[in-house]
Amino acid sequence: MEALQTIQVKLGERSYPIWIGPHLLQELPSYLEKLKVTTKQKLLIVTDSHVEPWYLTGLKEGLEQAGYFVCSYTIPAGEESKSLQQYEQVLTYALEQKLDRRSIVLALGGGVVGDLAGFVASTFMRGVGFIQLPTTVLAHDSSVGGKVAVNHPLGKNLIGSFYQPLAVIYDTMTLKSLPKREVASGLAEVIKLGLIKDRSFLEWLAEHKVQLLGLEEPFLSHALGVACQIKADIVSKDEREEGIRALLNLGHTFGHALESLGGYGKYTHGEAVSIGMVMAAQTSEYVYGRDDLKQQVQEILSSYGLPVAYNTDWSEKQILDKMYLDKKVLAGALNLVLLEDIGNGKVVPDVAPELIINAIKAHK
Ligand SMILES: NC(=O)c1ccc[n+]([C@@H]2O[C@H](COP(=O)([O-])OP(=O)(O)OC[C@H]3O[C@@H](n4cnc5c(N)ncnc54)[C@H](O)[C@@H]3O)[C@@H](O)[C@H]2O)c1
Ligand SMILES: O=C(O)C(=O)C[C@@H](O)[C@H](O)[C@H](O)COP(=O)(O)O
Ligand SMILES: [Zn+2]
Repeated sequence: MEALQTIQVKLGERSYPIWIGPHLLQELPSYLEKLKVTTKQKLLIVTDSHVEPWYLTGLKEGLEQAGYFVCSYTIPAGEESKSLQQYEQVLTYALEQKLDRRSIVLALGGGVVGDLAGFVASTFMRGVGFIQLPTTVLAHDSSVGGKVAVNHPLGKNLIGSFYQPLAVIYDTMTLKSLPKREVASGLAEVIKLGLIKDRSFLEWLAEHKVQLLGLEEPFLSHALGVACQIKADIVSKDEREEGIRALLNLGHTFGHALESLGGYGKYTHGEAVSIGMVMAAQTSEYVYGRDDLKQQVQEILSSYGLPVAYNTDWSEKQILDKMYLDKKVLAGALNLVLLEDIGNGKVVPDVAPELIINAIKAHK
């Protein structure tokens, strides 16, 4: 099960493969050949200060030996780098290195690098090719689907585009150097997929938490494969979030508000989404007249060591106000992803703010 898995994101002429397996970075030149990237095309690797010491030198050497011109830009690790300032700095570096319209951006890192480098690629000279080289568990989500963005001081992911990569090359060996907190954080988004779409996958996740938190094979590759397949299927049906894709936002309207209020340092993205999913489950109970959803959501997330309540003095109103910056807000109405049942997410229009306030209050 640790062998190479190939999943296809089917988007007509913008279709692309997700390759998942061990040691894929060592074979990057042969994957570039498959993608018809030639040595005439300059490569810009964007990475971060935690990932660089582990993987950059080896990757660069392999590519240079294969005849490529390679330059690299390292951003400071952390969500704060998903900023307009960093975006401009990477663009400046790309111009200084004389990249051109045929150059390729390689995003080597987690979601922060992927979102930032993808946004650079989508706008540099009106768009150049980019390839995702994910190195976090969470990046099963961020590297697939083409949402690329930076944050605005007022809120998360508010400046960006839909821009698909040429491929996702997911070397599972890179996950071995991830801190434990980041492993759990990434698994929050895997759990999300079970909650919105696949109850039996969720049950499998509940049974295998020890193996997954320990990054044990073949469990890890199975989980990443299923997660990438669910994401690819949703994106293939609704690339620009006009319908079903919004389900991938379960917990995010709450979570993004918490990340933003925390100055992008208090909670990781997965942790904020974890708390957000519990609040969404609580809201679901109010909306659907149920009393058994929140407990189930809370149980699986806590069993993975993820937070299920926030522990600051932010008022419910402060959180609610931030939620109104969400991109699902239309004509002033807050549209939320809720759970009609476990494994069955629904987008619910115009949820009453009082219900949301109560759900937030219940998780302080
Ligand atoms: N575009 C999308 O569809 C999408 C989906 C989900 C999340 N996101 C975004 O992704 C971001 C979160 O991604 P993330 O959790 O990967 O965060 P991240 O990129 O900040 O990585 C988490 C931490 O792990 C470090 N790291 C990364 N790979 C490592 C490795 N192999 N070994 C050691 N350390 C490593 C990073 O330096 C960082 O400190 C958020 O900005 C979120 O909004 C985007
Ligand atoms: O791919 C999607 O669609 C998602 O919503 C995946 C989310 O996990 C991810 O965090 C995404 O970046 C959120 O997007 P946004 O549109 O709410 O900014
Ligand atoms: Zn997310």
